[in-house]
Amino acid sequence: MSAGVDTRHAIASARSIVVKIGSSALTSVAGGLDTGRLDALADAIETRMQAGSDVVVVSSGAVGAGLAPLGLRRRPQDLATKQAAASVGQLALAHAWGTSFGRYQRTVGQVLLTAEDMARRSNHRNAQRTLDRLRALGAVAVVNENDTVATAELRFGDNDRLAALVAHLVGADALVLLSDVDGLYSGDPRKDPAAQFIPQVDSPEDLDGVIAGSGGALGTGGMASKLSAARLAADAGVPVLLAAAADAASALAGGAVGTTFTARPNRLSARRFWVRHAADTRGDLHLDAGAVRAVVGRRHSLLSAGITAVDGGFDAGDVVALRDPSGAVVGRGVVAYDAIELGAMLGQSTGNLAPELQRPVVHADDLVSV
Ligand SMILES: Nc1ncnc2c1ncn2[C@@H]1O[C@H](COP(=O)(O)OP(=O)(O)O)[C@@H](O)[C@H]1O
Ligand SMILES: N[C@@H](CCC(=O)OP(=O)(O)O)C(=O)O
Repeated sequence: MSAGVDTRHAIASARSIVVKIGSSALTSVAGGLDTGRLDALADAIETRMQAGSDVVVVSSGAVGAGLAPLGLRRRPQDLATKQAAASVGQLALAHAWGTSFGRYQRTVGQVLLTAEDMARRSNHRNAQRTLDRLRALGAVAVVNENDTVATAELRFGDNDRLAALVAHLVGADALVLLSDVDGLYSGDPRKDPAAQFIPQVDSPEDLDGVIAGSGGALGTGGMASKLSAARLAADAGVPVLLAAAADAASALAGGAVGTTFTARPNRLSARRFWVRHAADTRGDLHLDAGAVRAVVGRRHSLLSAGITAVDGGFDAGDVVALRDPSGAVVGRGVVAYDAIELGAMLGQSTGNLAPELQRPVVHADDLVSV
């Protein structure tokens, strides 16, 4: 069986699925929230739930749903107006999902998360417990970014990444990204009618030459954010299907629609996944060329001898970015010392340090290259 067929089968038989629906599939600038489309999506999701799968919905569309009630004619650019639109629109969005699933006597729970929640292990665990309990009680969780409190620096920026993190959080077996495009093309099909459809992506090489363009009038991340979310999910061992929201019924029933992304078989451990994708970095360690070769090339632990400078006020246990001599980020890792302690150890070989300072600065198990 080819990897693509395997992936399709894995998605069709997944016990637990995260279904993410983009703004472009739920809202329009002129018409706001399209409840007809929302009903069709709820029908497809309910059918899959009736067949025994647990589904978590990640729904965009708050900003789009809030434009018309506030008299706004286009998606705002500034954060405060976007947040105001999201606060109005989220109410309408959650209500619409509640009404739509209510046709099946299915209860809906709203879960609003920020990137910071994903980065803090305690918040992360609470979100996990809430989602798990909603599932156990037979309710469907409808997740969105908590737009009114997310700051510019902490924003997920788009819900594709949020959906991939939620898929990891709930231990999902599949992630389905539904948009206004029916899959991945070699270029943006809205701009290039000759763009070729790509039915399956098994490895990063399959993306060579693909131009991942920006989104539509209401979407945020465009195709680039979907590809990076697919990579994130693949790291967590979760296969991904990217399809059109209009094909939701077929996508959730294992039909031959959309583009599949094969998950890597040797998934990252939960800790390394968190280090690479979820945690915020609190500082930077600048490495010399030898240290870059050791940690990125040979997967060794990072020792103080290879660090030339530190930036930031991090504490021991925080995640920091590792930079090569040109300043490019080459990895991330959990640092074993705080910034002041480490500042005094720079460039020193381990044998010259006091015994309590001889453990690696970043242990190989806590280090990921990027
Ligand atoms: N290589 C590509 N393949 C498919 N679609 C692409 C590509 N590059 C850009 N796009 C555009 O990305 C859009 C989907 O992204 P976006 O508007 O952010 O959707 P959503 O709101 O569902 O997250 C599509 O409408 C499509 O025009
Ligand atoms: N959280 C916001 C923005 C999310 C967003 O636009 O993402 P997407 O349409 O998935 O690219 C909203 O609900 O409008």
